[in-house]
Amino acid sequence: MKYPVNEVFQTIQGEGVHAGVPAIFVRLQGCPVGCAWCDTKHTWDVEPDDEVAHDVIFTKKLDSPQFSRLDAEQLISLFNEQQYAARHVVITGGEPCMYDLTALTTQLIEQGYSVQIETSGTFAVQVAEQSWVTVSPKIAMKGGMPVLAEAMHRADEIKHPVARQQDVDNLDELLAQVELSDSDVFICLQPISQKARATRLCMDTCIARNWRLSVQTHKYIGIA
Ligand SMILES: C[S@@+](CC[C@H](N)C(=O)[O-])C[C@H]1O[C@@H](n2cnc3c(N)ncnc32)[C@H](O)[C@@H]1O
Ligand SMILES: Nc1nc2[nH]cc(C(=O)O)c2c(=O)[nH]1
Ligand code: SF4
Ligand SMILES: [Mg+2]
Repeated sequence: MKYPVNEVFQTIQGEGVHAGVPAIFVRLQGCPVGCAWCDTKHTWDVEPDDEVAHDVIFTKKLDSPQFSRLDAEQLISLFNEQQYAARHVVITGGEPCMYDLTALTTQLIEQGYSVQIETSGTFAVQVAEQSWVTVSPKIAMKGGMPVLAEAMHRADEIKHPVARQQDVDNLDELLAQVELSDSDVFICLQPISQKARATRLCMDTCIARNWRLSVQTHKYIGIA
């Protein structure tokens, strides 16, 4: 299966439980969810005219909707060509779970990588069992409750974007409705767009609930 890949780059995971881990990011093109504050709006549309050669997506300097179609074998062989040292692969987007990620995650794990998926919970999560699944729930959006509940149950980590108290209340409401896989699932609050008020609210709520704060560290240090 070929996946539409917007970009591939090696960096430090900036968010969530794995913040600080060197990682190869694979950003897939396409997302129909439409979050107003999304920081990757250039990944939303998959336009045939934006398809480019494989090397372009490994050397992008700026955000663009350009993408290339690659299967797992091609991706892994290009990782080797780039001589990446990271052993952790983060598959994000766009919305990666628009696509069946079983082949890609299985082959990456077979090659010795640990694999993490960043998903909104709006599509069924189709990944190898050993994958770390981060669900950033997009409440009352595409997919609906059955799909979101299933994704929440699969989640190893829930990373909720927060701007105001209503966002925390929405998460509480969702947590009351779904069953998590076990009590060890990490719950992280992530301030939207580094806003000071949102960061304070996330900090206060995390301290009160014994949850994790996830600031987007890569944005503070100015890396991809
Ligand atoms: C760009 S999304 C891609 C993966 C997937 N579509 C999702 O929403 O989880 C990756 C992560 O960034 C978060 N995010 C997007 N825009 C953000 C912003 N402006 N501030 C904070 N977090 C943001 C999302 O909630 C998600 O956790
Ligand atoms: N450094 C870094 N960490 C990230 N964690 C999640 C990201 C994403 O866009 O999904 C992201 C990203 O774009 N860069
Ligand atoms: S689901 Fe993710 S990629 Fe899609 S609009 Fe929302 S934050 Fe952006
Ligand atoms: Mg990002």
